[in-house]
Amino acid sequence: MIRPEFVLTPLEMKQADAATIAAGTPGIDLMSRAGRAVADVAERVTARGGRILVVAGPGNNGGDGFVAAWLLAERGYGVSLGLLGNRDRLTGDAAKASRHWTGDIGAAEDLPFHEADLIIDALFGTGLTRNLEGAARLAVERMNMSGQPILAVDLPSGIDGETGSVWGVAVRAARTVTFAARKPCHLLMPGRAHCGPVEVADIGISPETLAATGADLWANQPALWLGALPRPGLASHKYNRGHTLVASGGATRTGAARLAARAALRIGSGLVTVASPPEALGVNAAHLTAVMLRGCDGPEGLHTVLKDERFNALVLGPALGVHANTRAMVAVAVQARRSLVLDADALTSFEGLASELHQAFRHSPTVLTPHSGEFNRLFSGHSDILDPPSKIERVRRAAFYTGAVVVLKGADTVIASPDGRAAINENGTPYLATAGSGDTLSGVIAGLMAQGVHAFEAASAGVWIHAAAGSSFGPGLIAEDLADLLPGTLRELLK
Ligand SMILES: NC(=O)C1=CN([C@@H]2O[C@H](COP(=O)(O)OP(=O)(O)OC[C@H]3O[C@@H](n4cnc5c(N)ncnc54)[C@H](OP(=O)(O)O)[C@@H]3O)[C@@H](O)[C@H]2O)[C@@H](O)CC1
Ligand SMILES: Nc1ncnc2c1ncn2[C@@H]1O[C@H](COP(=O)(O)OP(=O)(O)O)[C@@H](O)[C@H]1O
Ligand SMILES: [K+]
Repeated sequence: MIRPEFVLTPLEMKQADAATIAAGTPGIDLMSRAGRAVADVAERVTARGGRILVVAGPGNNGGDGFVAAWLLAERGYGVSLGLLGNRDRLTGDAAKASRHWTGDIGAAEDLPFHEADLIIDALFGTGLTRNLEGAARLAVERMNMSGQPILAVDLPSGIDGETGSVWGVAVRAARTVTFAARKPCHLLMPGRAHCGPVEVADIGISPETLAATGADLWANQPALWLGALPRPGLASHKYNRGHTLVASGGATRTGAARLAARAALRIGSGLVTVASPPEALGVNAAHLTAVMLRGCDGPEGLHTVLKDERFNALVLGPALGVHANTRAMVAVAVQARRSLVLDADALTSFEGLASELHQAFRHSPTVLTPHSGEFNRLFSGHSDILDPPSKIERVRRAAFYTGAVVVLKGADTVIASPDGRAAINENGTPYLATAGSGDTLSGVIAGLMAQGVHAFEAASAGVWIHAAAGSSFGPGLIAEDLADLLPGTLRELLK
Protein backbone atom coordinates (compact mmCIF):
# COMPACT_ATOMS: atom_id res chain seq x y z
CA MET A 1 0.00 0.00 0.00
CA ILE A 2 1.40 3.41 -1.00
CA ARG A 3 1.73 5.86 1.91
CA PRO A 4 0.19 9.31 1.55
CA GLU A 5 2.93 11.86 0.90
CA PHE A 6 3.60 14.18 3.84
CA VAL A 7 4.37 17.81 3.08
CA LEU A 8 6.51 19.26 5.88
CA THR A 9 6.72 22.90 6.96
CA PRO A 10 10.26 24.23 7.38
CA LEU A 11 9.76 24.04 11.15
CA GLU A 12 8.67 20.40 11.03
CA MET A 13 11.63 19.65 8.74
CA LYS A 14 13.93 21.20 11.31
CA GLN A 15 12.36 18.99 13.99
CA ALA A 16 12.86 15.90 11.82
CA ASP A 17 16.50 16.93 11.19
CA ALA A 18 17.06 17.44 14.91
CA ALA A 19 15.46 14.10 15.84
CA THR A 20 17.62 12.29 13.28
CA ILE A 21 20.73 14.01 14.63
CA ALA A 22 19.72 13.20 18.23
CA ALA A 23 19.28 9.54 17.21
CA GLY A 24 22.95 9.41 16.19
CA THR A 25 23.38 10.74 12.65
CA PRO A 26 25.72 13.77 12.70
CA GLY A 27 24.35 16.89 10.97
CA ILE A 28 27.33 16.98 8.64
CA ASP A 29 26.35 13.51 7.38
CA LEU A 30 22.87 14.82 6.49
CA MET A 31 24.46 17.77 4.72
CA SER A 32 26.88 15.50 2.86
CA ARG A 33 23.99 13.33 1.66
CA ALA A 34 22.05 16.43 0.61
CA GLY A 35 25.05 17.80 -1.30
CA ARG A 36 25.63 14.41 -2.92
CA ALA A 37 22.01 14.25 -4.06
CA VAL A 38 22.43 17.69 -5.67
CA ALA A 39 25.65 16.59 -7.38
CA ASP A 40 23.94 13.43 -8.68
CA VAL A 41 21.12 15.43 -10.27
CA ALA A 42 23.61 17.96 -11.71
CA GLU A 43 25.63 15.11 -13.20
CA ARG A 44 22.54 13.59 -14.76
CA VAL A 45 21.57 16.83 -16.55
CA THR A 46 25.03 18.13 -17.54
CA ALA A 47 27.45 16.58 -20.03
CA ARG A 48 30.71 15.38 -18.44
CA GLY A 49 33.30 18.15 -18.30
CA GLY A 50 30.66 20.91 -18.53
CA ARG A 51 30.88 24.24 -16.73
CA ILE A 52 28.98 24.38 -13.43
CA LEU A 53 28.63 27.50 -11.27
CA VAL A 54 27.66 27.07 -7.63
CA VAL A 55 26.12 30.06 -5.86
CA ALA A 56 26.47 29.48 -2.11
CA GLY A 57 24.72 31.41 0.66
CA PRO A 58 25.77 32.03 4.27
CA GLY A 59 23.73 29.22 5.90
CA ASN A 60 23.29 25.47 5.59
CA ASN A 61 21.81 25.76 2.10
CA GLY A 62 25.20 27.15 1.10
CA GLY A 63 26.78 24.19 2.94
CA ASP A 64 24.94 21.80 0.63
CA GLY A 65 26.31 23.84 -2.26
CA PHE A 66 29.92 23.46 -1.04
CA VAL A 67 29.51 19.67 -0.85
CA ALA A 68 28.03 19.53 -4.36
CA ALA A 69 30.77 21.80 -5.75
CA TRP A 70 33.53 19.64 -4.34
CA LEU A 71 31.96 16.37 -5.56
CA LEU A 72 31.32 17.72 -9.07
CA ALA A 73 34.90 18.99 -9.36
CA GLU A 74 36.06 15.49 -8.37
CA ARG A 75 33.82 14.04 -11.06
CA GLY A 76 35.54 16.10 -13.75
CA TYR A 77 33.33 19.17 -14.15
CA GLY A 78 34.67 22.71 -14.45
CA VAL A 79 33.27 24.10 -11.21
CA SER A 80 33.38 27.71 -9.97
CA LEU A 81 31.96 28.73 -6.63
CA GLY A 82 30.70 32.14 -5.52
CA LEU A 83 29.78 32.90 -1.92
CA LEU A 84 27.42 35.51 -0.53
CA GLY A 85 29.37 37.16 2.29
CA ASN A 86 32.60 36.19 3.92
CA ARG A 87 33.93 32.65 4.31
CA ASP A 88 34.96 33.33 7.94
CA ARG A 89 31.34 33.97 8.80
CA LEU A 90 30.26 30.41 7.94
CA THR A 91 29.43 28.43 11.05
CA GLY A 92 28.54 24.87 12.08
CA ASP A 93 28.05 22.23 9.40
CA ALA A 94 28.32 24.80 6.60
CA ALA A 95 31.80 25.80 7.83
CA LYS A 96 32.80 22.12 8.01
CA ALA A 97 31.45 21.48 4.50
CA SER A 98 33.33 24.47 3.10
CA ARG A 99 36.67 23.02 4.19
CA HIS A 100 36.44 20.36 1.48
CA TRP A 101 36.45 23.05 -1.18
CA THR A 102 40.01 23.96 -2.10
CA GLY A 103 39.26 26.03 -5.21
CA ASP A 104 38.83 29.78 -5.44
CA ILE A 105 35.86 31.49 -3.90
CA GLY A 106 34.40 34.46 -5.80
CA ALA A 107 31.55 36.80 -4.95
CA ALA A 108 28.17 35.18 -5.57
CA GLU A 109 26.85 38.04 -7.69
CA ASP A 110 29.97 38.23 -9.89
CA LEU A 111 30.07 34.71 -11.31
CA PRO A 112 30.12 34.52 -15.15
CA PHE A 113 26.57 33.18 -15.28
CA HIS A 114 26.29 33.38 -19.08
CA GLU A 115 29.10 30.84 -19.45
CA ALA A 116 27.46 28.18 -17.32
CA ASP A 117 26.08 24.88 -18.58
CA LEU A 118 24.36 24.65 -15.21
CA ILE A 119 23.91 27.02 -12.27
CA ILE A 120 23.43 25.49 -8.84
CA ASP A 121 21.40 27.79 -6.62
CA ALA A 122 22.46 27.16 -3.01
CA LEU A 123 21.90 30.72 -1.82
CA PHE A 124 18.96 30.32 0.57
CA GLY A 125 16.76 27.44 1.58
CA THR A 126 14.25 27.20 4.38
CA GLY A 127 16.08 29.79 6.52
CA LEU A 128 15.06 32.82 4.45
CA THR A 129 12.94 35.22 6.48
CA ARG A 130 13.26 38.63 4.84
CA ASN A 131 13.43 40.42 1.50
CA LEU A 132 16.45 39.94 -0.72
CA GLU A 133 18.48 43.08 -1.07
CA GLY A 134 21.92 44.17 -2.24
CA ALA A 135 24.28 41.43 -3.40
CA ALA A 136 21.73 38.64 -2.72
CA ARG A 137 19.17 40.32 -4.95
CA LEU A 138 21.74 41.00 -7.63
CA ALA A 139 22.90 37.38 -7.61
CA VAL A 140 19.33 36.12 -8.10
CA GLU A 141 18.59 38.65 -10.85
CA ARG A 142 21.79 37.76 -12.70
CA MET A 143 21.12 34.03 -12.43
CA ASN A 144 17.64 34.52 -13.89
CA MET A 145 18.85 36.88 -16.62
CA SER A 146 21.54 34.49 -17.81
CA GLY A 147 18.94 32.19 -19.36
CA GLN A 148 21.03 29.19 -18.30
CA PRO A 149 19.39 26.24 -16.52
CA ILE A 150 19.28 26.56 -12.73
CA LEU A 151 19.16 23.64 -10.31
CA ALA A 152 17.72 24.85 -7.00
CA VAL A 153 18.97 23.29 -3.78
CA ASP A 154 16.00 22.53 -1.51
CA LEU A 155 13.97 25.40 -2.98
CA PRO A 156 14.52 28.33 -5.34
CA SER A 157 16.22 31.14 -3.41
CA GLY A 158 13.85 33.97 -2.63
CA ILE A 159 10.83 31.68 -2.19
CA ASP A 160 9.40 31.32 1.31
CA GLY A 161 9.46 27.64 2.25
CA GLU A 162 6.23 27.74 4.20
CA THR A 163 4.01 29.97 2.07
CA GLY A 164 5.47 29.76 -1.44
CA SER A 165 5.50 33.56 -1.68
CA VAL A 166 8.39 35.60 -3.10
CA TRP A 167 10.72 37.64 -0.87
CA GLY A 168 11.11 40.49 -3.40
CA VAL A 169 12.75 38.40 -6.10
CA ALA A 170 13.26 34.67 -6.56
CA VAL A 171 15.20 32.21 -8.67
CA ARG A 172 13.35 30.65 -11.59
CA ALA A 173 14.68 27.11 -11.47
CA ALA A 174 14.64 24.51 -14.23
CA ARG A 175 14.50 21.84 -11.52
CA THR A 176 14.69 21.52 -7.78
CA VAL A 177 16.06 18.84 -5.51
CA THR A 178 14.72 18.81 -1.98
CA PHE A 179 15.38 16.54 0.96
CA ALA A 180 13.27 13.97 2.83
CA ALA A 181 9.91 15.57 1.96
CA ARG A 182 8.45 18.37 -0.12
CA LYS A 183 7.68 21.63 1.63
CA PRO A 184 4.51 23.72 1.05
CA CYS A 185 6.39 26.07 -1.31
CA HIS A 186 6.84 23.23 -3.80
CA LEU A 187 3.07 22.92 -4.21
CA LEU A 188 1.69 26.39 -3.45
CA MET A 189 1.70 29.23 -5.97
CA PRO A 190 3.72 31.18 -6.88
CA GLY A 191 6.51 29.00 -5.42
CA ARG A 192 5.49 25.98 -7.44
CA ALA A 193 5.92 27.92 -10.70
CA HIS A 194 9.53 28.73 -9.71
CA CYS A 195 10.57 25.14 -8.95
CA GLY A 196 10.36 23.17 -12.19
CA PRO A 197 10.11 19.44 -11.56
CA VAL A 198 10.90 18.67 -7.90
CA GLU A 199 12.84 15.57 -6.87
CA VAL A 200 12.85 14.39 -3.27
CA ALA A 201 16.19 12.90 -2.20
CA ASP A 202 16.44 10.42 0.65
CA ILE A 203 19.04 11.71 3.09
CA GLY A 204 18.36 9.10 5.76
CA ILE A 205 15.43 10.70 7.62
CA SER A 206 12.91 7.91 8.12
CA PRO A 207 9.17 8.15 7.32
CA GLU A 208 8.53 7.46 11.03
CA THR A 209 10.63 10.48 11.99
CA LEU A 210 8.71 12.62 9.50
CA ALA A 211 5.37 11.39 10.91
CA ALA A 212 6.54 11.96 14.50
CA THR A 213 6.69 15.71 13.83
CA GLY A 214 2.88 15.64 13.95
CA ALA A 215 2.68 16.85 10.34
CA ASP A 216 -0.91 16.87 9.14
CA LEU A 217 -0.46 18.22 5.64
CA TRP A 218 -0.33 16.03 2.57
CA ALA A 219 -0.05 16.23 -1.18
CA ASN A 220 -3.57 15.48 -2.42
CA GLN A 221 -3.02 12.12 -4.08
CA PRO A 222 -5.10 8.93 -4.33
CA ALA A 223 -3.11 7.33 -1.49
CA LEU A 224 -4.83 9.81 0.84
CA TRP A 225 -8.40 8.69 0.07
CA LEU A 226 -8.49 5.77 -2.40
CA GLY A 227 -9.55 3.35 0.33
CA ALA A 228 -12.55 5.56 1.11
CA LEU A 229 -13.91 5.63 -2.45
CA PRO A 230 -17.20 3.79 -2.83
CA ARG A 231 -17.19 0.56 -4.83
CA PRO A 232 -20.67 -0.85 -5.40
CA GLY A 233 -20.96 -4.48 -4.28
CA LEU A 234 -23.11 -7.31 -5.60
CA ALA A 235 -25.92 -6.35 -3.23
CA SER A 236 -25.90 -2.64 -4.09
CA HIS A 237 -29.06 -1.02 -5.40
CA LYS A 238 -29.65 2.57 -6.33
CA TYR A 239 -31.27 3.37 -2.99
CA ASN A 240 -28.18 2.52 -1.01
CA ARG A 241 -25.89 4.51 -3.31
CA GLY A 242 -27.37 7.77 -1.98
CA HIS A 243 -29.72 10.43 -3.28
CA THR A 244 -28.27 13.87 -4.03
CA LEU A 245 -30.49 16.95 -4.19
CA VAL A 246 -29.27 20.04 -6.08
CA ALA A 247 -31.13 23.34 -5.74
CA SER A 248 -31.69 25.20 -9.02
CA GLY A 249 -31.79 28.94 -9.55
CA GLY A 250 -34.68 30.74 -11.29
CA ALA A 251 -35.82 30.30 -14.90
CA THR A 252 -32.78 32.01 -16.48
CA ARG A 253 -30.25 30.52 -14.04
CA THR A 254 -30.71 26.77 -14.20
CA GLY A 255 -27.60 25.45 -15.95
CA ALA A 256 -25.32 25.50 -12.93
CA ALA A 257 -27.54 23.15 -10.92
CA ARG A 258 -27.78 20.74 -13.84
CA LEU A 259 -23.99 20.68 -14.20
CA ALA A 260 -23.67 19.78 -10.52
CA ALA A 261 -26.47 17.22 -10.76
CA ARG A 262 -24.99 15.40 -13.74
CA ALA A 263 -21.60 15.26 -12.02
CA ALA A 264 -23.19 13.81 -8.87
CA LEU A 265 -24.82 11.10 -10.96
CA ARG A 266 -21.60 10.31 -12.85
CA ILE A 267 -19.59 10.01 -9.62
CA GLY A 268 -21.99 7.31 -8.48
CA SER A 269 -24.81 8.85 -6.48
CA GLY A 270 -27.63 6.28 -7.03
CA LEU A 271 -30.24 8.96 -7.62
CA VAL A 272 -30.01 12.69 -8.23
CA THR A 273 -32.84 15.23 -8.15
CA VAL A 274 -32.85 18.88 -9.14
CA ALA A 275 -35.02 20.91 -6.76
CA SER A 276 -36.43 23.65 -8.97
CA PRO A 277 -38.44 26.79 -8.28
CA PRO A 278 -41.87 26.46 -9.93
CA GLU A 279 -41.12 28.99 -12.69
CA ALA A 280 -38.03 27.03 -13.76
CA LEU A 281 -39.60 23.56 -13.86
CA GLY A 282 -40.24 23.79 -17.60
CA VAL A 283 -36.73 24.72 -18.60
CA ASN A 284 -35.21 22.15 -16.23
CA ALA A 285 -37.59 19.43 -17.51
CA ALA A 286 -36.54 20.17 -21.07
CA HIS A 287 -32.90 19.37 -20.22
CA LEU A 288 -33.00 16.49 -17.73
CA THR A 289 -33.16 12.77 -18.43
CA ALA A 290 -31.60 10.47 -15.82
CA VAL A 291 -31.57 13.28 -13.28
CA MET A 292 -34.99 13.70 -11.66
CA LEU A 293 -36.88 16.92 -11.08
CA ARG A 294 -38.99 18.20 -8.25
CA GLY A 295 -40.67 21.51 -7.53
CA CYS A 296 -39.27 23.36 -4.54
CA ASP A 297 -40.21 26.92 -3.70
CA GLY A 298 -37.66 28.68 -1.48
CA PRO A 299 -36.83 27.76 2.12
CA GLU A 300 -40.33 26.44 2.91
CA GLY A 301 -40.24 24.29 -0.19
CA LEU A 302 -36.84 22.92 0.77
CA HIS A 303 -38.09 22.15 4.26
CA THR A 304 -40.94 20.11 2.78
CA VAL A 305 -38.72 18.27 0.29
CA LEU A 306 -36.23 17.36 3.01
CA LYS A 307 -38.94 15.59 5.01
CA ASP A 308 -38.03 12.73 2.69
CA GLU A 309 -35.09 11.25 4.58
CA ARG A 310 -33.71 9.60 1.47
CA PHE A 311 -32.21 12.88 0.24
CA ASN A 312 -28.96 12.41 2.08
CA ALA A 313 -26.68 14.95 0.32
CA LEU A 314 -27.42 18.43 -0.85
CA VAL A 315 -25.77 21.08 -3.08
CA LEU A 316 -26.75 24.67 -2.44
CA GLY A 317 -25.32 27.70 -4.18
CA PRO A 318 -24.65 27.39 -7.91
CA ALA A 319 -26.68 30.25 -9.50
CA LEU A 320 -29.08 30.24 -6.55
CA GLY A 321 -28.93 34.05 -6.20
CA VAL A 322 -27.32 36.30 -3.62
CA HIS A 323 -30.09 37.14 -1.15
CA ALA A 324 -31.72 36.39 2.19
CA ASN A 325 -33.72 33.51 0.72
CA THR A 326 -30.49 31.68 -0.06
CA ARG A 327 -29.34 32.20 3.54
CA ALA A 328 -32.66 30.84 4.75
CA MET A 329 -32.25 27.76 2.52
CA VAL A 330 -28.81 27.17 4.05
CA ALA A 331 -30.39 27.37 7.52
CA VAL A 332 -33.03 24.80 6.51
CA ALA A 333 -30.35 22.47 5.15
CA VAL A 334 -28.24 22.80 8.30
CA GLN A 335 -31.23 22.02 10.48
CA ALA A 336 -32.04 18.98 8.39
CA ARG A 337 -28.54 17.66 9.14
CA ARG A 338 -27.79 16.26 5.69
CA SER A 339 -24.41 16.09 4.03
CA LEU A 340 -24.04 19.49 2.49
CA VAL A 341 -21.93 21.25 -0.14
CA LEU A 342 -22.15 25.05 -0.15
CA ASP A 343 -20.74 26.84 -3.18
CA ALA A 344 -20.97 30.16 -5.04
CA ASP A 345 -24.08 32.18 -4.10
CA ALA A 346 -24.67 30.22 -0.90
CA LEU A 347 -21.30 31.59 0.28
CA THR A 348 -21.57 35.07 -1.19
CA SER A 349 -25.00 35.53 0.43
CA PHE A 350 -23.17 35.51 3.76
CA GLU A 351 -20.82 38.36 2.79
CA GLY A 352 -20.15 40.31 5.98
CA LEU A 353 -22.28 37.80 7.89
CA ALA A 354 -19.75 35.01 8.46
CA SER A 355 -20.46 35.18 12.19
CA GLU A 356 -23.81 33.53 11.38
CA LEU A 357 -21.77 30.54 10.22
CA HIS A 358 -19.61 30.32 13.34
CA GLN A 359 -19.58 26.60 14.26
CA ALA A 360 -22.75 26.25 12.15
CA PHE A 361 -21.64 23.04 10.49
CA ARG A 362 -20.16 21.07 13.36
CA HIS A 363 -23.11 18.65 13.58
CA SER A 364 -23.26 17.38 10.00
CA PRO A 365 -20.75 16.76 7.23
CA THR A 366 -20.36 20.01 5.28
CA VAL A 367 -17.97 21.16 2.58
CA LEU A 368 -17.58 24.81 1.55
CA THR A 369 -16.04 25.33 -1.90
CA PRO A 370 -15.13 29.01 -2.35
CA HIS A 371 -12.70 30.37 -4.90
CA SER A 372 -10.46 33.12 -3.52
CA GLY A 373 -12.93 35.93 -4.31
CA GLU A 374 -15.75 34.10 -2.53
CA PHE A 375 -13.46 33.23 0.38
CA ASN A 376 -12.39 36.86 0.84
CA ARG A 377 -15.96 38.12 0.60
CA LEU A 378 -17.29 35.50 3.01
CA PHE A 379 -14.69 36.23 5.68
CA SER A 380 -14.35 39.97 5.12
CA GLY A 381 -13.69 41.62 8.47
CA HIS A 382 -12.22 38.40 9.94
CA SER A 383 -8.56 39.33 9.89
CA ASP A 384 -7.69 36.27 12.00
CA ILE A 385 -8.80 34.15 9.01
CA LEU A 386 -7.71 36.35 6.09
CA ASP A 387 -4.37 37.68 7.35
CA PRO A 388 -2.07 34.66 7.86
CA PRO A 389 0.47 34.64 5.05
CA SER A 390 0.08 30.90 4.53
CA LYS A 391 -2.86 29.80 2.39
CA ILE A 392 -2.95 26.55 4.34
CA GLU A 393 -3.31 28.43 7.59
CA ARG A 394 -6.09 30.61 6.18
CA VAL A 395 -8.09 27.60 5.02
CA ARG A 396 -7.50 25.73 8.29
CA ARG A 397 -8.76 28.72 10.27
CA ALA A 398 -11.87 28.97 8.11
CA ALA A 399 -12.49 25.27 8.76
CA PHE A 400 -12.00 25.67 12.55
CA TYR A 401 -14.31 28.68 12.54
CA THR A 402 -17.21 27.17 10.62
CA GLY A 403 -16.85 23.50 11.57
CA ALA A 404 -16.91 22.61 7.85
CA VAL A 405 -14.30 21.18 5.52
CA VAL A 406 -13.15 24.12 3.40
CA VAL A 407 -11.90 23.82 -0.18
CA LEU A 408 -10.18 27.01 -1.32
CA LYS A 409 -10.06 26.56 -5.09
CA GLY A 410 -7.46 27.78 -7.55
CA ALA A 411 -4.34 26.53 -9.29
CA ASP A 412 -3.20 25.27 -5.86
CA THR A 413 -6.49 24.20 -4.29
CA VAL A 414 -6.16 23.64 -0.53
CA ILE A 415 -8.55 21.38 1.37
CA ALA A 416 -8.68 21.67 5.17
CA SER A 417 -10.71 19.92 7.83
CA PRO A 418 -11.76 21.33 11.22
CA ASP A 419 -9.64 18.56 12.79
CA GLY A 420 -6.51 20.19 11.32
CA ARG A 421 -5.82 17.83 8.41
CA ALA A 422 -5.05 19.60 5.15
CA ALA A 423 -4.05 18.70 1.61
CA ILE A 424 -2.72 20.64 -1.38
CA ASN A 425 -3.88 19.68 -4.86
CA GLU A 426 -1.52 19.78 -7.83
CA ASN A 427 -3.01 17.75 -10.71
CA GLY A 428 -5.17 20.52 -12.16
CA THR A 429 -4.91 22.35 -15.45
CA PRO A 430 -5.55 26.00 -16.28
CA TYR A 431 -8.17 24.71 -18.74
CA LEU A 432 -10.35 24.11 -15.66
CA ALA A 433 -10.68 27.89 -15.36
CA THR A 434 -13.91 27.88 -17.37
CA ALA A 435 -17.47 28.85 -16.50
CA GLY A 436 -19.32 26.13 -14.61
CA SER A 437 -16.25 24.12 -13.71
CA GLY A 438 -16.75 24.86 -9.99
CA ASP A 439 -20.43 23.88 -10.18
CA THR A 440 -19.35 20.50 -11.46
CA LEU A 441 -16.90 20.12 -8.59
CA SER A 442 -19.63 20.74 -6.03
CA GLY A 443 -21.70 17.95 -7.60
CA VAL A 444 -18.76 15.54 -7.54
CA ILE A 445 -18.16 16.16 -3.83
CA ALA A 446 -21.84 15.91 -2.91
CA GLY A 447 -22.19 12.73 -4.97
CA LEU A 448 -19.34 11.15 -3.01
CA MET A 449 -20.85 12.22 0.32
CA ALA A 450 -24.22 10.79 -0.78
CA GLN A 451 -22.43 7.43 -1.02
CA GLY A 452 -21.16 7.74 2.54
CA VAL A 453 -17.68 9.16 1.99
CA HIS A 454 -16.61 11.42 4.90
CA ALA A 455 -16.37 15.13 4.16
CA PHE A 456 -12.55 15.54 4.08
CA GLU A 457 -12.03 12.45 1.92
CA ALA A 458 -14.97 13.39 -0.34
CA ALA A 459 -13.60 16.90 -0.79
CA SER A 460 -10.02 15.75 -1.41
CA ALA A 461 -11.02 12.93 -3.76
CA GLY A 462 -13.52 15.21 -5.51
CA VAL A 463 -10.92 17.90 -6.14
CA TRP A 464 -8.39 15.39 -7.48
CA ILE A 465 -10.88 13.51 -9.68
CA HIS A 466 -12.33 16.77 -11.08
CA ALA A 467 -8.80 17.98 -11.87
CA ALA A 468 -7.75 14.66 -13.40
CA ALA A 469 -10.86 14.66 -15.59
CA GLY A 470 -10.13 18.21 -16.78
CA SER A 471 -6.46 17.45 -17.37
CA SER A 472 -7.31 14.38 -19.44
CA PHE A 473 -9.16 16.66 -21.89
CA GLY A 474 -6.98 19.76 -22.03
CA PRO A 475 -7.52 22.55 -24.58
CA GLY A 476 -11.11 23.33 -25.47
CA LEU A 477 -12.49 21.98 -22.20
CA ILE A 478 -15.91 23.31 -21.21
CA ALA A 479 -17.80 22.48 -18.05
CA GLU A 480 -20.31 20.30 -19.94
CA ASP A 481 -17.45 17.92 -20.79
CA LEU A 482 -16.38 17.37 -17.21
CA ALA A 483 -19.11 15.02 -15.98
CA ASP A 484 -18.64 12.78 -18.99
CA LEU A 485 -14.89 12.58 -18.36
CA LEU A 486 -15.49 11.19 -14.86
CA PRO A 487 -16.05 7.54 -15.89
CA GLY A 488 -12.64 7.31 -17.55
CA THR A 489 -10.97 8.86 -14.53
CA LEU A 490 -12.82 6.54 -12.13
CA ARG A 491 -12.02 3.49 -14.26
CA GLU A 492 -8.30 4.24 -13.98
CA LEU A 493 -8.53 4.86 -10.24
CA LEU A 494 -10.59 1.82 -9.31
CA LYS A 495 -8.88 -0.81 -11.47
N1 LIG B 1 19.24 21.29 9.19
C1 LIG B 1 19.89 20.25 8.63
O1 LIG B 1 20.42 19.41 9.30
C2 LIG B 1 19.96 20.17 7.17
C3 LIG B 1 19.67 21.28 6.38
N2 LIG B 1 19.92 21.30 5.10
C4 LIG B 1 19.95 22.54 4.35
O2 LIG B 1 19.90 23.63 5.23
C5 LIG B 1 19.00 24.62 4.73
C6 LIG B 1 18.50 25.49 5.83
O3 LIG B 1 19.61 26.09 6.37
P1 LIG B 1 19.57 27.36 7.31
O4 LIG B 1 18.54 27.13 8.33
O5 LIG B 1 20.94 27.59 7.75
O6 LIG B 1 19.04 28.50 6.35
P2 LIG B 1 19.47 29.01 4.90
O7 LIG B 1 18.30 28.78 4.02
O8 LIG B 1 20.76 28.48 4.47
O9 LIG B 1 19.56 30.60 5.09
C7 LIG B 1 19.93 31.15 6.30
C8 LIG B 1 21.11 32.07 6.11
O10 LIG B 1 20.76 33.11 5.25
C9 LIG B 1 20.86 34.37 5.93
N3 LIG B 1 19.78 35.18 5.44
C10 LIG B 1 18.45 34.97 5.59
N4 LIG B 1 17.74 35.86 4.90
C11 LIG B 1 18.64 36.66 4.25
C12 LIG B 1 18.54 37.76 3.37
N5 LIG B 1 17.35 38.22 2.97
N6 LIG B 1 19.66 38.33 2.91
C13 LIG B 1 20.85 37.88 3.29
N7 LIG B 1 21.02 36.81 4.15
C14 LIG B 1 19.92 36.23 4.61
C15 LIG B 1 20.79 34.04 7.36
O11 LIG B 1 21.49 35.00 8.06
P3 LIG B 1 20.86 35.85 9.27
O12 LIG B 1 19.35 35.83 9.11
O13 LIG B 1 21.31 35.16 10.48
O14 LIG B 1 21.41 37.18 9.05
C16 LIG B 1 21.50 32.68 7.41
O15 LIG B 1 22.88 32.85 7.41
C17 LIG B 1 17.96 23.81 4.04
O16 LIG B 1 17.23 24.58 3.11
C18 LIG B 1 18.78 22.72 3.40
O17 LIG B 1 19.30 23.16 2.17
C19 LIG B 1 20.47 20.12 4.47
O18 LIG B 1 21.85 20.27 4.55
C20 LIG B 1 20.05 18.84 5.15
C21 LIG B 1 20.37 18.87 6.57
N1 LIG C 1 -4.94 27.71 -13.19
C1 LIG C 1 -5.67 26.69 -12.71
N2 LIG C 1 -5.10 25.48 -12.55
C2 LIG C 1 -5.82 24.44 -12.07
N3 LIG C 1 -7.13 24.51 -11.72
C3 LIG C 1 -7.74 25.69 -11.85
C4 LIG C 1 -7.05 26.83 -12.33
N4 LIG C 1 -7.93 27.87 -12.34
C5 LIG C 1 -9.11 27.39 -11.88
N5 LIG C 1 -9.00 26.06 -11.58
C6 LIG C 1 -10.07 25.20 -11.06
O1 LIG C 1 -11.25 25.41 -11.81
C7 LIG C 1 -12.40 25.44 -10.96
C8 LIG C 1 -13.09 26.80 -11.11
O2 LIG C 1 -14.11 26.93 -10.18
P1 LIG C 1 -14.92 28.29 -10.01
O3 LIG C 1 -13.97 29.42 -9.94
O4 LIG C 1 -15.89 28.10 -8.92
O5 LIG C 1 -15.66 28.36 -11.41
P2 LIG C 1 -17.19 28.58 -11.77
O6 LIG C 1 -17.74 29.53 -10.72
O7 LIG C 1 -17.16 29.19 -13.13
O8 LIG C 1 -17.85 27.26 -11.75
C9 LIG C 1 -11.89 25.13 -9.56
O9 LIG C 1 -11.98 23.76 -9.30
C10 LIG C 1 -10.43 25.57 -9.63
O10 LIG C 1 -9.62 24.89 -8.71
K1 LIG D 1 18.28 27.41 -2.89
